[in-house]
Amino acid sequence: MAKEQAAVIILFGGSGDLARRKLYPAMFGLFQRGYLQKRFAVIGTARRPWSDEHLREIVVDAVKTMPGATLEQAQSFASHFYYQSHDVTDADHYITLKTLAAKLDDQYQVGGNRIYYMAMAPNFFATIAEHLKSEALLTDNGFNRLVIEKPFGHDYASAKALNDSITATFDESQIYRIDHYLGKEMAQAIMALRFANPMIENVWHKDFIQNIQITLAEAVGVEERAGYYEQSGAIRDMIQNHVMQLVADLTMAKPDSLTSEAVHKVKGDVFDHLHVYTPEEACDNFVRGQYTAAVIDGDAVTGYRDETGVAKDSLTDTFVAGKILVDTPDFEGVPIYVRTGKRLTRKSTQITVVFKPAKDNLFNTSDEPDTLTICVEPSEGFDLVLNGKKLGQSNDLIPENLAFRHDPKLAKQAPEAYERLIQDALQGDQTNFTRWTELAKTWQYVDSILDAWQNNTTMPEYPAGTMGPKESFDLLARDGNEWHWQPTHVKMAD
Ligand SMILES: NC(=O)C1=CN([C@@H]2O[C@H](COP(=O)(O)OP(=O)(O)OC[C@H]3O[C@@H](n4cnc5c(N)ncnc54)[C@H](OP(=O)(O)O)[C@@H]3O)[C@@H](O)[C@H]2O)C=CC1
Ligand SMILES: O=C1O[C@H](COP(=O)(O)O)[C@@H](O)[C@H](O)[C@H]1O
Repeated sequence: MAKEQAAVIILFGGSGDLARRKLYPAMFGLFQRGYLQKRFAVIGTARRPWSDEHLREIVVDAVKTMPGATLEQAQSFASHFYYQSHDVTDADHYITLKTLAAKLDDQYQVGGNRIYYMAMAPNFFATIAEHLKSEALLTDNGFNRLVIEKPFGHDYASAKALNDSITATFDESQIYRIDHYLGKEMAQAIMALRFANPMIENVWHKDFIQNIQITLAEAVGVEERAGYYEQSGAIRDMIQNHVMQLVADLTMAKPDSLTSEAVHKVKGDVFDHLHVYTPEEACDNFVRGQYTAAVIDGDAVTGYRDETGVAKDSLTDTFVAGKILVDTPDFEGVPIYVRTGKRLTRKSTQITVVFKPAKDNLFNTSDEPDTLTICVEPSEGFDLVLNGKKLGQSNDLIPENLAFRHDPKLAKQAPEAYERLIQDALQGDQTNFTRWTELAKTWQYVDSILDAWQNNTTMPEYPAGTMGPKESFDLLARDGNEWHWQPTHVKMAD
């Protein structure tokens, strides 16, 4: 039986989209698995004047169709939920919240353990942290942990200001900054693949790796989020956080152990060694793009500048591709090509490590590089493509794929990213959360690219449904490389 965790969880933004779509199902998963049983309560807060009963109905609706759920189980879970209507900018409401949290602490015997979960627009994060301090909500007999959603800042200066304000209330050991990619199964599997297999560990090095490629492709467009996305673009939305964290997972040295401290130590070393480009180099090594209208499978798809809420002359990047260099002794000179975008061919997150070719090729045909592709989603597993010998009487080479995929049925039953991360926060494990020092470095890196782009107003375009603009393919071609993308290499739009 799973170890039961005890806490009062105060959820700021309890009526919001994230809470309904991700957080309530994630907490329900923990309930089904026994991590949450009897000794927990959730206070959802927001302005709308809901009752406890109404929030419970919302929670039941959010979880009742989850695998293995029964209505009775969903209702039993929802009975732990309480609602408090308040405006987070109003100090009085923290006093009511404090009284309710203390009462539930007693009622559910949680021993003073508190999680404060900020699932609201980021402009409220600092205000909430300040009020938690000024109205003395933190307990002194249990743990107090702050879980904070993205985006953590808009650039280095705003991220630092936010960090300064939350660290006036919480110290780093109490702060759990969410990057949901770190909760994904195959992102978490990178360490096992790298450090539990000497066969792989021994070649994970600049002497053997030709390049690394990370693709986070989305088929969806900007949807209803233009207000946020216009201020963000793909580089802030996906590169500064998710992509950079994957870069660190792929290039960090072997940690001394699997503790959070040991893992963040080696990750920190990667961020300290990011190769920062001059403005001219930044423009050469980072390209952007914007999707234009297209017909996909017979359906007309709107171009970015015609999406609701987007400026007709918008220079927001809906696609970014870049070459990242990490100047550590093990990876110096190895190009790490990254790309992400909206309205690409299909939803797929993949990482491909391209190995250097054999030194002396004894065979008739040219050998393809060995590649290891980590399929993060939608399918989860990896492909190791090696040179084999063509069947029959010849010495011709042929690429052969050793493919592994998790059984989709079992993968579906495994905890989803948010469930893993909330469980980690309850257990006090910060391994899969981002540290301020990591964010500081990645923001400074991204700021340097954004600054360089400011003087260059050309915006390459790509038709919706393709894999980005020509410039992305040119970036690799210049180095004699090409994008690998399973199951087939996808070519650029004509
Ligand atoms: N939705 C998603 O899939 C994802 C969201 N995130 C992040 O999660 C956070 C929340 O996003 P999301 O749920 O989509 O946002 P929503 O706009 O859906 O929810 C915002 C919540 O904040 C409440 N709220 C707004 N203003 C106030 C106020 N002044 N006082 C008290 N409550 C207030 C709203 O309720 P009310 O109007 O009743 O006050 C609502 O509960 C953001 O930081 C976002 O970037 C991150 C990844 C994915
Ligand atoms: O953080 C974000 O991630 C999603 C993509 O997440 P995924 O788990 O579906 O790969 C992206 O759509 C969104 O714009 C961004 O804010």
